[in-house]
Order: sequence, then C-alpha cells, then structure tokens
Amino acid sequence: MKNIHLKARAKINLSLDVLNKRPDGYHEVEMIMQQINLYDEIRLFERDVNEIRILTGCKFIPTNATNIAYKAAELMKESYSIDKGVDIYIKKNIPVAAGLAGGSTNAASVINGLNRMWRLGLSLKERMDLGIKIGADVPFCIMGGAALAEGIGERLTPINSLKNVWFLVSKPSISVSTADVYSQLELTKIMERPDNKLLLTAMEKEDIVTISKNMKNVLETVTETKYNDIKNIKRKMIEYNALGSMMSGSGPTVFGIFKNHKRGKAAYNNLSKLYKQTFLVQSYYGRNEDEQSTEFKDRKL
Ligand SMILES: C[C@](O)(CO)[C@H](O)COP(=O)(O)OP(=O)(O)OC[C@H]1O[C@@H](n2ccc(N)nc2=O)[C@H](O)[C@@H]1O
Ligand SMILES: Nc1ncnc2c1ncn2[C@@H]1O[C@H](COP(=O)(O)OP(=O)(O)OP(=O)(O)O)[C@@H](O)[C@H]1O
Repeated sequence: MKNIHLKARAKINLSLDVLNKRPDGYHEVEMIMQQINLYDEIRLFERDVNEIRILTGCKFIPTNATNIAYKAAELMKESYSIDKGVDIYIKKNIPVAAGLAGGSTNAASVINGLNRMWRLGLSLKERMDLGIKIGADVPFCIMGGAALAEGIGERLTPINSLKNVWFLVSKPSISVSTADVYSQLELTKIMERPDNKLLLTAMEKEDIVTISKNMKNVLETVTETKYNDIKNIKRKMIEYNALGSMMSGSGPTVFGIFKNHKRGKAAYNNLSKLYKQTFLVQSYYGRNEDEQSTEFKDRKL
C-alpha cells in the first residue's frame, strides 16, 4: 500500500495578455506564470474499494464529483481502466476562487500523485495532456516552476524561475468567476498590453525591478473597474514599498513584489490588518517533476 503526500502550489501571473477569442469561447493568451510557495496539502490514500472520496475541512469547496480534484482522479481512472479507489484529503491554504489556480493545482497534484500510486509511468507531456481536459491552468500546475503560457494556457515553454523573491499576496473578500471575467473582456478596448519579450529577458536575468515596473494583466480592465478593493490593495502595496503590484489571473487577488523579506514583512503587518487573506510568500523554483512526494503508511491525518 502506498499513500502519497504532495504540496499543491499556487501560481501568479506576472503578465497576462489576451490575443483573441476562439470559436469555442476560450481565449488565446500569452502570459508569464510563476509558482509561489503558498500551497494546499494533498494526501492520497489508496483504497481497494472502487470509489473516489474527497475529505476536507474547507467549507468553500465541494466534496462531491464537482470537486476538480475528484474530476482529475475520475479522468485517470477512466483513461487507464483502474478499478481501485482513492481518498483525497485536501488541506486548503490557498484562497478559493482567487486567481491563484487553487483548484487547478489540486487537480494537478492528483494527476501527479496517482501516476505514482498506480504506477502508470506517464511522462510529463502525457500528464499535461490529461490536465488540459480538466482546466486551462492545470498543465502549468503539473509542470511547476515558471513558464510562458500560450494557446489557452496549455502551450508551455519553461523559463528561468525567480528564486527567493518575496511576494505579498492579498485577496479581498469578493468572489470573481473566471468565465465571467473572460466573457466581459472587450478586446477592442485594451489600450495597454504587456511587453512579454521585455519581461522574458527580465525573467532570465531575475531583474525584479524591470519585472515589477512592466507587469501588465489585461483582465484588470474588467475587474479593477468593478471592485474598489483591487485598486485599493494595489495602492497600499506601493505605499508599503512594493516594487510593483498587479492582479493575478482573473482576480481578485493582488500581489506585490518586494526587494527583501524585511520590506515584505512590514507591508504584511499593515495590509493583513485590512485584508485577512494576506500571505507573505516566496517564489517556488523547483520543478514539480523533481520533487519527492512523501510516501507514508499512517492513515492518521
Ligand atoms: C485566468 C487564468 O487563471 C490565468 O492563468 C486562466 O486563464 C484561467 O484558467 P482556468 O481557471 O484553469 O480556466 P478553465 O477552468 O479552463 O476555464 C474557466 C472559464 O474561463 C474562460 N477561459 C479560460 C481560459 C482561457 N484561455 N480562455 C477563457 O475564455 C472560459 O470561459 C472557461 O469556461
Ligand atoms: N479542489 C478545489 N479547490 C478549490 N476550488 C475548487 C476545488 N474544486 C472545485 N472548486 C470550485 O472551483 C471554483 C474556482 O476555484 P479556484 O480556487 O480554482 O479558482 P481560481 O483561484 O480563480 O483558479 P484559476 O486561477 O485557475 O482561475 C470555486 O468556486 C470552487 O468552489
């Protein structure tokens, strides 16, 4: 019997451009993604009973077949005719519906974990091809590190990750649906787009000043105008010495980049008084591929 413990890390978008809308409703994007060390804990317990169960103390996510982690396990079972079950325990630390790929990263961990538990021997590409059937952010979460994402987010080019950079991540208590944000985006009204070429060079050099000054997310045109909290957090981040600040993904989470831990901590002390879901974290630069997920025998959580 093998039980597996994984860290399902969140992502932020250091840039997000939308190029056009496809006939199927999805949008072609060009974005720079970076994993951060804010993570949910996923524990997979092998079951002989042919049933998937979600166990969680988090009241904001479903425990039935609509949970994205459940969908990932179901897809693995169907694709490889597995007649075993699994208990998926999720300790949620990543804010839900936040623009941090909280759900996608859970699905990614399930795909990576079950590949090992059921000894499927799937390559990274095979796992990413499964992941895109679940959601646009899932392939990136399977791969980890940092990447340029194109297509609908599934065409990934690994890039140099930022190392030990401090991010303050803050989610206001509003809920935003990714589908709504994309559907409300007016492509003709986008005035400013990210210069991804410049940003990619800056990523290579880990030049966080250039990154901070040139970050751009076109989805802000939808969300920032609607919710004052987003503007407010961005303003506060700069007031508290962030090198730059931007909304992640479809929002509403805003992050700031800090020169060092001391400045990040001082900003954290101030901002966490106003917004409870505020986290001071570093960029994560390992590849999920390289990480040893722990295997353990004890079923106690
Ligand atoms: C905003 C980002 O998080 C940035 O990384 C992603 O683009 C969204 O990724 P995600 O949440 O995994 O997206 P999905 O769960 O696949 O899609 C949710 C909805 O967002 C819209 N969607 C998503 C991705 C994309 N490239 N174009 C879209 O138009 C679609 O309406 C879709 O029904
Ligand atoms: N395992 C899960 N973790 C988080 N949310 C889940 C999960 N399963 C289903 N959901 C549902 O999915 C919705 C979106 O949550 P999620 O945290 O993935 O959004 P997000 O942070 O905006 O992700 P993204 O950045 O990929 O768009 C929520 O309404 C939530 O209830």
